[in-house]
Amino acid sequence: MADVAIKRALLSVSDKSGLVELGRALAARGVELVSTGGTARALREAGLEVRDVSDLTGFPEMMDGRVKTLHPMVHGGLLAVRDNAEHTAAMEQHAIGAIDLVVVNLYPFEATVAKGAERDEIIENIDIGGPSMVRSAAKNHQFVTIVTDPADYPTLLAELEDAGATSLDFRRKCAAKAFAATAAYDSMISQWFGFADQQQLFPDFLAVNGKAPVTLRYGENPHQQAALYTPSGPHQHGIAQAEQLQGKELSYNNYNDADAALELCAEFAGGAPAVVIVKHANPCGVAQAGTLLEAWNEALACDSVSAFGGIVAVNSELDGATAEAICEIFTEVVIAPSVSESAKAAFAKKKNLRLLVTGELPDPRRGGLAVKPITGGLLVQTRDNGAISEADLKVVTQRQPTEQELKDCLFAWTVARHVKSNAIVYAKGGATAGIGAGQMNRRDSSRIAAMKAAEAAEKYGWNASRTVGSAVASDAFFPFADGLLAAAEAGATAIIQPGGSIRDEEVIAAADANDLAMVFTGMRHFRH
Ligand SMILES: NC(=O)c1ncn([C@@H]2O[C@H](COP(=O)(O)O)[C@@H](O)[C@H]2O)c1NC=O
Repeated sequence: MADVAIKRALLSVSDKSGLVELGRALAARGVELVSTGGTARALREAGLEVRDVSDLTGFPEMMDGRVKTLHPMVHGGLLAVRDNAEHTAAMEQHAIGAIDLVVVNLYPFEATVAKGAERDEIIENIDIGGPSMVRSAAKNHQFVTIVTDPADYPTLLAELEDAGATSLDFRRKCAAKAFAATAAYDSMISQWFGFADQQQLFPDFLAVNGKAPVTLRYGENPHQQAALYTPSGPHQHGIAQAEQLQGKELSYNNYNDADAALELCAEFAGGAPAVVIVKHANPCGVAQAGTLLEAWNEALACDSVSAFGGIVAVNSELDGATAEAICEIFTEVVIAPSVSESAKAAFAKKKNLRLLVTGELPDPRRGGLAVKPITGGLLVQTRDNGAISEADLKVVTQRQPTEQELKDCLFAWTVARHVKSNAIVYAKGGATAGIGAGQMNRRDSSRIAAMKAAEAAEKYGWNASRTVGSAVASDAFFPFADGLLAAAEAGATAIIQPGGSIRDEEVIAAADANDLAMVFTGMRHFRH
């Protein structure tokens, strides 16, 4: 299909940025401008000649603007196949003029929801006529140009400047963008109905939306391509929204690891200073202490080898002393709710280090859906936001845990839910002593965690490994006693686990035989 010259344009935009400049450039090319109420007003105020859409349709805009452009004089002009004799005859018979260019952006539905508007106002901001024109024009892109984004005005004008017409390639790209825009718009509306009316958790059609893609240098590996989309709707508060104060561009893996670090750190929001160090989406050191600096030292001691090149998240304002200490090892990303001036100064020396400020930490108990692609489908589940407290714990051994053991159990449990399964976490005095992640059996996770703790003891010259006298968390039940025995061998004195294995009796007996105190949570936290 040849290039299409633009003789008549229909402009109907809620976001009026760049409108007057565009109108002026089109008018200068002799394009007839047709517009809806507010858009026509803005163009006229700039001294441009505009035809009202009501003049074209023979109907006034009515019902609070619900019906303006929904008319055969508009949609006939947009949808007619120009080289189809029947279509052109119909145009002639009904005096329908062709519309060559549509410039539309939609009612600000998202912004209306975001400002906390009442239901009626939100409903009024569901655009009907706009998306209809967008879809008609995009369907008929062989003849019609559809522009839905003010950012595309310069390209449109450049096309007209170059060829006096738009190219099929440009019209196709615009059509694809237009359908994506209306799909995302409808998806936002559908999600709002879900949130507003507490409808089906798993709707018949899953609407996923995102906008403004940030193209990343590459994906998980250099041969993969990647982008970041930020979805619309409530609860959007996390790594994707964090402000980057310094450092290199974030990579795909940085985003993924930073997210894991932030999610775990958020468990300690409002609590004593906490530091989380993450590598490959698993924590390799977590601690809570009197100051962030102490917490950093404790977290680092858990597995200082893995911490190299790690992602660090803290739960409170990052101070200068902690920043200086973090700078002593190579760190990829640091995430904090806020950063002091002295900390900023310390990081300024590390030009590549990415420093992210999140503001308030996300609520770990928030709801929402988690989506995972599989071959031929999407697995969807509710977020793992389940939580237990001390009151939910059931002591199953002869020995009751001491107060300190209980504290360590709960700390280890908090960390374990953020470790890939099979997860085993040793903790003592508010710090992880050893973390075993992602093994195919629980005994190996238990042994790996103990091995890391033994390495730390050797490196720091401690008399004994920190697993001695520690509490151990297991993200799911011990199917056999072997994992628990490995923990006992490493010197652990308390165990926290969901329970529920058919061999619970055997596991409890092994705990009793080793004088361990064991509590059951009744809740499992697999993480894959
Ligand atoms: N009802 C209609 O026929 C209709 N036609 C266009 N609109 C929208 O009206 C807005 C522009 O209105 P105005 O030009 O009055 O500022 C645009 O966002 C456009 O998408 C409509 N509004 C809602 O459905």
